[in-house]
Amino acid sequence: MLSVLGGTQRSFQVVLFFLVLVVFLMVGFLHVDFQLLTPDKAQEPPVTNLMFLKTHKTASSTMLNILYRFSESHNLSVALPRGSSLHLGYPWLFVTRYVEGMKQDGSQNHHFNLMCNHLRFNFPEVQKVMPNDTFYLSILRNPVFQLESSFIYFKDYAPAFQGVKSLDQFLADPWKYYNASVGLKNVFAKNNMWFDFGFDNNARADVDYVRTCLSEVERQFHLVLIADHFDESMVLLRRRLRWQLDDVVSFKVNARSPRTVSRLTEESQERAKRWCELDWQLYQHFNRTFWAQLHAEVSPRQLRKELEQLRARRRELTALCLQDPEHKNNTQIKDRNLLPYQSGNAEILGYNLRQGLDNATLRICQRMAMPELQYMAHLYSLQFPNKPPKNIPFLKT
Ligand SMILES: Nc1ncnc2c1ncn2[C@@H]1O[C@H](COP(=O)(O)OS(=O)(=O)O)[C@@H](OP(=O)(O)O)[C@H]1O
Repeated sequence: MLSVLGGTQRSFQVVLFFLVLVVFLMVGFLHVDFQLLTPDKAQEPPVTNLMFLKTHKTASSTMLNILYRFSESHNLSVALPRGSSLHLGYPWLFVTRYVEGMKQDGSQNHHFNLMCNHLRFNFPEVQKVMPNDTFYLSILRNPVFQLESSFIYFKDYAPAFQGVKSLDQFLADPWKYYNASVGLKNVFAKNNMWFDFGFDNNARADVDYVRTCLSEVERQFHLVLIADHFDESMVLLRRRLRWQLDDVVSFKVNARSPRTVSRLTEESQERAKRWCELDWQLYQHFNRTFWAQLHAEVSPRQLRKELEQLRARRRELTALCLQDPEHKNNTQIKDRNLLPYQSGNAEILGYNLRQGLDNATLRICQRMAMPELQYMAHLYSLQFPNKPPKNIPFLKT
């Protein structure tokens, strides 16, 4: 009798062992996402306290549009530029008095959930404005393309770019045109992303210095996205913030017409990496950590699925909202509220909405296509109805 019972027990153990083995093999084979098997994380509320360091020429206006829409749909309060200002003190290091609603002594009249306009990062001052549990986020772009975009956009503004015909020409002999001591207008011409993070864009790229700065960014920021992989960035962001799909679906804003994009020679691309060595190191480091985090968070199969969902929803909203999926230039855009600001030699594009949209759809579509300055002015008037509205000079004429 005992030996029969022992045999049954052994058989049961063997069956159990094989069952467990089959489950593990299936999980591995089908790339089942472990995150989906752990419901706790998904059940936590979405992140609503968020600081986005808006770096330049890095798809940051598209990110801003996402954040502004989230703030409206969740009734959140944004730390906006004070008075008539259009940014938070850039290129000066951020201090709290640049924010509307902060008192001179650094205390607040308001509670803020989001901060996302251009500023030069200064962690202790930002912390005075934002709650303790704030999620710190930023975005980087391959410095070669970031510099090319910056060159065209800030062509008339940065002294280093004014007297030169092309970026190829500039990169062939940058010190001929670039003078670090002419003031902060030249920050767009060298290591601009490094500068935005609060560091010295003219510093030498010594190993120890770079390592110290990168560790500082690692400590201060929960996530750094990569503009060159924008959709993958949205997949990771949505998961980290526990947001809905529609919260991270966007139309590309602040893009240039293809005729104002110039293709750099191979040689110039290499020169750009050397000229912006600090940005190059910053980008390489966070590009690596971005992919490591994404792969740790989501299986390849699940990533493909979520990318397809994101793109399908964008196609749906494009068909619903836009007269034509193609971007439009300034002369083609009919609604002045959707006209993007133009700068330098860049032709910045925007959208026309479809006619006859019902009110609720129109509201959604307008916000998705609204350029940064108009959206900021809109939020400012909502948050500070008793203050004079923001004046956007180029919309006056
Ligand atoms: N979704 C998405 N994916 C990839 N790239 C995108 C996206 N949205 C905007 N962009 C590109 O970002 C450039 C504009 O960057 P910013 O909005 O940060 O510029 S600004 O500093 O606020 O003026 C600008 O780059 P260039 O066209 O090369 O100038 C945009 O085309």
